[in-house]
Amino acid sequence: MRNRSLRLAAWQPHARAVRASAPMHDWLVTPGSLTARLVASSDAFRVRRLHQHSAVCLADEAAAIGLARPQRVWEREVLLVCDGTPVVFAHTVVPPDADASDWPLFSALGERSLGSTLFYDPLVRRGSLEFARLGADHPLVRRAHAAIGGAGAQQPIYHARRCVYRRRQGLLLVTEVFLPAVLSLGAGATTNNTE
Ligand SMILES: C=C(O[C@@H]1C=C(C(=O)O)C=C[C@H]1O)C(=O)O
Repeated sequence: MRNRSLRLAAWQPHARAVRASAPMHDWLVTPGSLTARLVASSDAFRVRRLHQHSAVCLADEAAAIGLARPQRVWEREVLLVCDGTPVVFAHTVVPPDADASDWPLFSALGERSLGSTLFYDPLVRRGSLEFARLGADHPLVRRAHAAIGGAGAQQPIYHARRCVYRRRQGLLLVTEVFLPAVLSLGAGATTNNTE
């Protein structure tokens, strides 16, 4: 029987379709690097790398990276931590046949932000953002909660966004699950979104 937790999330092209609060909407539509905004919104920012390894991608992401079905990809998962509190769980997948020259810095990122390599590379093309409301049973929400050690009450819905990046022939999909603590970040986290 198909695993109910792999139910496809309804990824939408418009943030307003996921009915987020105004402050969460503002985070969802952050233009440019999320890392840069988090750095500007806190006194101490760090990337806590959870792992970077070969893993089978999720059912709702295979097609986004050109795969006919879920299969082994290069997977990186991190927590973005502001002032000691995790505020985003980020999940990145790269197709298995990616040439090392497509993402030359990906394998050696460690706890440097992926954004620092994507947004300053003239060869990188960023696709459109997609947005979703993820239930507590979505695999990424379960992993996020496991990563934060169950800290904080489990929410019924988590807002997430994802984006495909292209460099030469390579594809890379970044998914960001916003944790409730992101809403407690300072007022510095303002953007001039028009969405
Ligand atoms: C894509 C960005 O990089 C951030 C850092 C990531 C990482 O280090 O794995 C993953 C997703 C992003 O939240 C960004 O800053 O916008």
